[in-house]
Amino acid sequence: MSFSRLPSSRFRPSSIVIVIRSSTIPTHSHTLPLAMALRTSHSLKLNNTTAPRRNTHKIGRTNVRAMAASQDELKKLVGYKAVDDHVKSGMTVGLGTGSTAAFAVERVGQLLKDGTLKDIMCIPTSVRTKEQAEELGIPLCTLNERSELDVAIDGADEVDPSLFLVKGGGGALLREKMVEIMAKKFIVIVDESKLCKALGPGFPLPVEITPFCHEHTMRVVGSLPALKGCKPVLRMGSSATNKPDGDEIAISDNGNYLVDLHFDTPIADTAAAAEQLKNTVGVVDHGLFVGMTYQVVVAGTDGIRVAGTDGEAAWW
Ligand SMILES: O=C(CO)[C@H](O)[C@H](O)COP(=O)(O)O
Repeated sequence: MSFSRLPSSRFRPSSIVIVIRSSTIPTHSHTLPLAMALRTSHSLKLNNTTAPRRNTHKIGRTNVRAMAASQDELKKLVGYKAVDDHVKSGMTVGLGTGSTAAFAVERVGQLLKDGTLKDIMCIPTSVRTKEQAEELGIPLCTLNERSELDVAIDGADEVDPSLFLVKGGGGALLREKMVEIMAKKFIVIVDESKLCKALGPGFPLPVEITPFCHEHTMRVVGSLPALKGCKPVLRMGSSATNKPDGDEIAISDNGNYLVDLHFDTPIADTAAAAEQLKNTVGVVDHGLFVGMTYQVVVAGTDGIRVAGTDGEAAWW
């Protein structure tokens, strides 16, 4: 096993049809077969592509016909499951940013619309998420109105066995951290490709810095002892991706620059790296989320597993 992110090639793009015919689905099992991800009794048909691998599961009185899922379908399953399991009426809820978190936001919108959820207030972690939530009619406020959240749900770019995270691939790390650190429960939703032995080489670590003398700050960051060997790259084009897609410097929702730190070797001491970054003048915040995770909900082709509080120890 290398230290980099586990290969996403284990996800064979295909299709999934889940048919659940029972109300006897347990909601607190740590390992759920793929098709048990949604606790409601209904049929879910997701996007069809090619060459499905079909498995049939019998779960109590529940008959389930499932085929291997694409990565997007796995993201949807964990997004929906996290909301179904953790969001209750009356709660204040942090809404994450990214392609996985978007499914959780979608689910909150659905459950509000059908009356399952009532009297909730949500705090978005980016302009993108705010716009999605507004379109779905989700009531929103900011940390200015409410500093305490019952739960926050968000994706991640990498998760190590200590449930430390790299976040900010989508450029929203500052607002994400500000919101999620105030939640009683921070639920991380990922597909299995995000699991890694150690943070660093599998996904560049995003850092938000002030535009003022940014080249200087990049040099200082690149020479921090706990980040030895990293190569800082200024994000260009859209702030929402670390793939350069424009000639202008990317600007975060907060008017700052983003630098992606590329590593060839694992970060040896994540807590020290986080502390040194945080103590660097000119750094606004960074994408290491250390000691914040309550649970990680992981979707793989074999099913959904939960690590952390009330779940399993990390298995990867
Ligand atoms: O930190 C983030 C955005 O700033 C996202 O949570 C992270 O990039 C994961 O995104 P996705 O679910 O699209 O893979």
